[in-house]
Amino acid sequence: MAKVVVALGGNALGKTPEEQLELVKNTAWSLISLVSSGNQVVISHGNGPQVGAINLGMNYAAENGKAPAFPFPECGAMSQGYIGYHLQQSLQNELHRRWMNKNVVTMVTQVAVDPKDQAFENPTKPVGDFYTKEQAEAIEKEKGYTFVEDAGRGYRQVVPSPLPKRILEIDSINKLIEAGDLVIAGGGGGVPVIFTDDGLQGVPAVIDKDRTSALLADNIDADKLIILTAVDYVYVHYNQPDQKTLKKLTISEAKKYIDEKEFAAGSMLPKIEACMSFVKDHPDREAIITSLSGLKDALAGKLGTVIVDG
Ligand SMILES: Nc1ncnc2c1ncn2[C@@H]1O[C@H](COP(=O)(O)OP(=O)(O)O)[C@@H](O)[C@H]1O
Ligand SMILES: NC(=O)OP(=O)(O)O
Repeated sequence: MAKVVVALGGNALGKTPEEQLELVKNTAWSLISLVSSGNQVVISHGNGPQVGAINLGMNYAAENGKAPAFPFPECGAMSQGYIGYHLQQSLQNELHRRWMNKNVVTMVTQVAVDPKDQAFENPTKPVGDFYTKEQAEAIEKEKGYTFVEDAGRGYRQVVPSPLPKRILEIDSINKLIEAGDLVIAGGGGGVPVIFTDDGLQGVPAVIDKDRTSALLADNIDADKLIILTAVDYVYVHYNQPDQKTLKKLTISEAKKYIDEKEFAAGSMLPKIEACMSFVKDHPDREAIITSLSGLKDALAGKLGTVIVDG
């Protein structure tokens, strides 16, 4: 029996609750197929668009005196609940449809970060919707937010993205896996927290969920890490006329492409680095990057970029 961590990309989950539910329903079929073929599956997910939308809505309500201000970590926790709810429901429906009996549970997950992480000085994680250059500049002026161009798709607000150091609920996650439950954990990379004299405290940032997923996969000693996003493969010369598909990638090949700046920072680069960290010195491990709709074909070895040690 293989232990598999499947990470669903925030951008690949659509923009509205309706879109998200539809996309998650389709993915539930492949995820439950993975379970029914004897694998232990743990699911994580991103939250960039969702935490941005929640934060925007909460800020708007607060600015108009309609709701109290909600800090960013609380918005992150809400995004875990919102996406976890759709995943739980879709997975439970799919299990029910197949007459399979299994508990599905979302673990609100806190992830410890270093308060001195340089990322707090240099925001890189895109959140929320995409804007034109002009719109982004106007919001930057009005609100003081930072925007960057995101992989040719438009401008997005960026927030600090510190490295995940420790998954605080890992023991409970392991117990649930051992009990045979289908666990959703590390959503949105986990709510980033620091240790203070008064105990744990949330910090305004978004941890990259691919990095947290790699840490989670390592912590539970998974055999496979599957990162599902909006593209079927990783490419070199991405979006260029001479774009080339990468079907298999060793760590040393990946390092060369990173030096050649083939993978965009804030989108594909953290996925590649997460996969590299998971397979490094583990020839028995494998990481795959493919699309949400491509999971079935990727499991059959017909789609996706496979990253291995070497
Ligand atoms: N070299 C590359 N190969 C494939 N996709 C790339 C590459 N560089 C940047 N990208 C972009 O990265 C995106 C995946 O990152 P992102 O949208 O942040 O993921 P997520 O699905 O986790 O939210 C792809 O949809 C694509 O637009
Ligand atoms: N938290 C996070 O990495 O989200 P995305 O997958 O949406 O980028």
